[in-house]
Amino acid sequence: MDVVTPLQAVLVTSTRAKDGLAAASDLRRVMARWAGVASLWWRCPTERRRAWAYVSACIALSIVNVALLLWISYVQNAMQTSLSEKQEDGFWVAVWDFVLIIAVAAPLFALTDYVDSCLTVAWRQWLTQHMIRVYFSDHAYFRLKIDPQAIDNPDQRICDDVRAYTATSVMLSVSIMRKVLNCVAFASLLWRLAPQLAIFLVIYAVAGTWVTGAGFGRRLMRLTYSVLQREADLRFALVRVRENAESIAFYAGDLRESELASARLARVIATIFGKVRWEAYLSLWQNVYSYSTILLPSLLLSKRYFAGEIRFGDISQASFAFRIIEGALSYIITHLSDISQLAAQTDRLDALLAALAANHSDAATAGDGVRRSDSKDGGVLVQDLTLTTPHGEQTLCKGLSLTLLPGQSLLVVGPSGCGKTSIMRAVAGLWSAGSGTIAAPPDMFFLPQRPYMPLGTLREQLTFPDSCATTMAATAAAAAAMDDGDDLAGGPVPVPSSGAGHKRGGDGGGDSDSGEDDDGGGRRTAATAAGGARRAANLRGGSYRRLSSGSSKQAADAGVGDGDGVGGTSSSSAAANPVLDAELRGLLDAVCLPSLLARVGGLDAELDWAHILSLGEQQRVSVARLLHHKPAVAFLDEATSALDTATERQLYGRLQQHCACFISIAHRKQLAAFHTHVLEAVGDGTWQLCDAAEFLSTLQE
Ligand SMILES: Nc1ncnc2c1ncn2[C@@H]1O[C@H](COP(=O)(O)OP(=O)(O)OP(=O)(O)O)[C@@H](O)[C@H]1O
Repeated sequence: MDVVTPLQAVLVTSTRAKDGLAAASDLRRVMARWAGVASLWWRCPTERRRAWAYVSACIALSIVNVALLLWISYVQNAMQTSLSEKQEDGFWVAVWDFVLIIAVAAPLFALTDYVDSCLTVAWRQWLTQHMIRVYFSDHAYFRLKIDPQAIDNPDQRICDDVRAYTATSVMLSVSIMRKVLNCVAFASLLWRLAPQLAIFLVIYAVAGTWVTGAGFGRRLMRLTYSVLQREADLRFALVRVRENAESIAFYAGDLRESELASARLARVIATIFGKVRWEAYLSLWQNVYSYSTILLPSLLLSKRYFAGEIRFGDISQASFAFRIIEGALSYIITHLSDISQLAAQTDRLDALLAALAANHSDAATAGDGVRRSDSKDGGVLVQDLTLTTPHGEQTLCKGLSLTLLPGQSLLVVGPSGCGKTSIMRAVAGLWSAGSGTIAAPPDMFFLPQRPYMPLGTLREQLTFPDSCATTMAATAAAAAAMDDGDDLAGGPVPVPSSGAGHKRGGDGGGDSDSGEDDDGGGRRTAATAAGGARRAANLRGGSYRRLSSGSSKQAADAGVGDGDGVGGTSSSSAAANPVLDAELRGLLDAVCLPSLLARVGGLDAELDWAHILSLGEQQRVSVARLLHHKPAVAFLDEATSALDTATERQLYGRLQQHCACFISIAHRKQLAAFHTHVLEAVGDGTWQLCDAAEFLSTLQE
């Protein structure tokens, strides 16, 4: 539907590369962007203290390091002078001073490296977590995908670029800070010993930096940016092969895919060679620059030494100070590769953050297009909906109005590409280009065309997108209900039908209905209570679809999880929940997968589900998910298209029993028999709503 072809991806990449190059070449802008990305951590209210504590420790250790260097230069002076003037006592004093320096320096340098590493890791952790949070808020990952111009390879930016950005930033900024301190500490010493050396050094370093920046800076930044981007493109091509292995094998597309990967590799290597060539030129220039000054201190001070104005040790101390200051002033020249690497990473992260921020503001101003609100009665109300594709190329529906009350169900039919899924996207809030109003309950559940099988156990496939906290809440509610004497082991149980006309005709499709114990007095079973508890937990997070992004917080609130603040389900905690497991086993029976448990090795089995289950089995697992969540409104987008008619009928029978209100999209028009209404595309963005019985009778004519 919205897949970017490899060719498109290459074209998009190359166009974007030019934009990126132009931006990356502007050093001042890169500096501003670097500061913008870096300051996120330092401005974060909960992290500010930790960030500044690390920075303070780095500054304190740097000052001690510089003091140590200064001390070394004086001891060296004393030792050289004692040797040249044959003063044995002075020599031994200097030796003991050196021993003391080594004793202090060894732990100090180790501590300095340790603090630098801690700063890097802490910063990386926060920035990656921040990126993940923003990436998963307001379906940003989805919006970035449907807009191929938005950004390339966000995953590589979040993982690799953040890691490299924080590591290089700490390395460069700590080094630059130490170099500045070195300059301050040694400048007066050099000025006192050899003022002409100090003046020469400043002029030499400024000229050298200018030549390096103008000759190599921009070019290296561009090449580094291209290398990062092309490497990400290569990895993306290989990941796509892994994800679509079976389809490619069926098409026998091995050659085509390997050609594409090889072509991308060739682009990476060509760019790397270009970079290597320019790094070699840079290295040549750096060597000429550094070695030209190697004799300078001795040459300039020799006259004064032979005249007896200064001692031998003064020459070596001046040389030491000269080298330290020269190293500091020529830092940009000698570290241009690292700086260009950092500039490219900064550019990529800044672009991702900008795209995510744009997505956030789009989401916030979504009220400009189709307006969405919570429905009061738990049904779905669409008023005067005009919907277009995200960039307005097609109008998919014009002035559509319909009302679906709890207890009613709708089948959407029409030719391929007429906009059936798009209407569902609009109800879900994924698309909002157009006008009109949609009111729907927050408690909705969508089964898309292609079932998503997350990483994890079979239990997690069935409860997705439940977070750990939600599962625990459901367990607590179910356990409380069990204390009241309810028995859940019999399988799925119904949601209370909240509207007139809700059908309850069971079909005995493979599971026991013993769990259905609506006792006529409206008393709910334990599992229904569990579903209610899940919904309550979900509603706290906004909706089902918003639940996963809030999972870490909810897990923290519930006092579960691994304590690192990073979300994630816990199969072990879910495994210790016999109530839930009994419900899930019943659900597998209900969706005609009774043998799956034995086949895969139980609910704790963790397999590559998308590959070991057939599409029809995946669709049945998705329907089990829906029955587990018991939403107020369910949406099924060709969610049973891979099933045989008998199984499909059984599943729809289950849906009628357990789901108060559902909307299906299908090409099999006979499914109208399981719905109360039919919405049919009649062409040119016009839709016609009719009674399902009426629709079926026209079919039979
Ligand atoms: N991200 C997108 N950007 C632009 N156009 C899109 C995008 N996604 C889908 N479309 C277009 O919108 C139209 C409606 O798509 P939609 O997926 O709603 O069709 P559908 O009726 O569900 O089709 P099918 O029955 O084949 O699944 C199609 O012409 C499709 O090409």
